[in-house]
Amino acid sequence: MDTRFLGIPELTEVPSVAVVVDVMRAYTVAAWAFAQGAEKIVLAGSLDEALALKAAHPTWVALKDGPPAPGFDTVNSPGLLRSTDLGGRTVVQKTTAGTVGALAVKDASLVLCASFVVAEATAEVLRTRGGDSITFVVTGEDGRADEDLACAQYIARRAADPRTEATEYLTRAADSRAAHELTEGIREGVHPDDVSLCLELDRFPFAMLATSEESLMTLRRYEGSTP
Ligand SMILES: O=C(O)[C@H](CS(=O)(=O)O)OP(=O)(O)O
Ligand SMILES: [Mg+2]
Repeated sequence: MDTRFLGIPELTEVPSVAVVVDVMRAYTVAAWAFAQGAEKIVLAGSLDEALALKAAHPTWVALKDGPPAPGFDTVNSPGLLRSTDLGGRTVVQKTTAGTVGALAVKDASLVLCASFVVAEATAEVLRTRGGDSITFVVTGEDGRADEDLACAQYIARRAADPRTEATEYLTRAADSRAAHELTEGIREGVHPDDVSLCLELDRFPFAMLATSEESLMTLRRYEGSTP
C-alpha cells in the first residue's frame, strides 16, 4: 500500500483516499459534537462564511477555534462541548488547521476526518475501502504537528495490522507542542480537560466521512461499511 503523510501546503494533487487528521482539536471536537447528537457538521472555509451560514440558518450552531467571538455560539473545545446538547442540530465549524485540511482535499473520492477518539473506526473503513493509496493530511504546523503525525501513523499501521499498540503514539501526542500550549493556557477557548479528551483512544465507535452536499463540505458520522 502507498501511504503518504502530507502537510496542507504539500497537497499539490487530488488524492484518491484522504484521511484528514486533527487531534487537537478539530476532529476530537467534531466527534464529540456527533456524540452530543449533532446531525451533521458543515466545514466552513472562513470565519465570514461560517457567519453567513449561521445568518442564513439561525438554528445552526456556529463554532470557531480560539476565543469566543460575536456571532459564534461556541468554541473548538471538547471539554466545553461535552456538556452541550446538540440533538438534531447542524454545526458549522471553522478552525485554523482541521477544517482547512478537509477543504483542501474536498475533491478526493473518499475523505475521512480523524483523531484518536475515532482511530479504530477510521482504520476499519480503510481496511475495507482504502484501496492501494492513502494520503494522510497532517493538518497542524504545516505537517509537522506531532500529535497529528503520530495519530496518522497509528491509524495507518492499525489499518495494516489490527494488533498495533497505541501507547507510543499517544505518548508522542501528549508531549506535542499543541498539548503543551493547551495545558499552559497559550491557546484560547480551552477547557482544562481538553488535552486528556483528545488522547482518549477509541472513545467513539464511528468514523467521520466528509462529502460535498449542495456545494458545502459536510461531515457525518459513519458506522456502515459502504460510504
Ligand atoms: O482549536 C485548536 O486547537 C486549533 C487552533 S489554536 O491552535 O488553538 O489557535 O485549531 P485546529 O484546527 O483544531 O487545530
Ligand atoms: Mg490541531
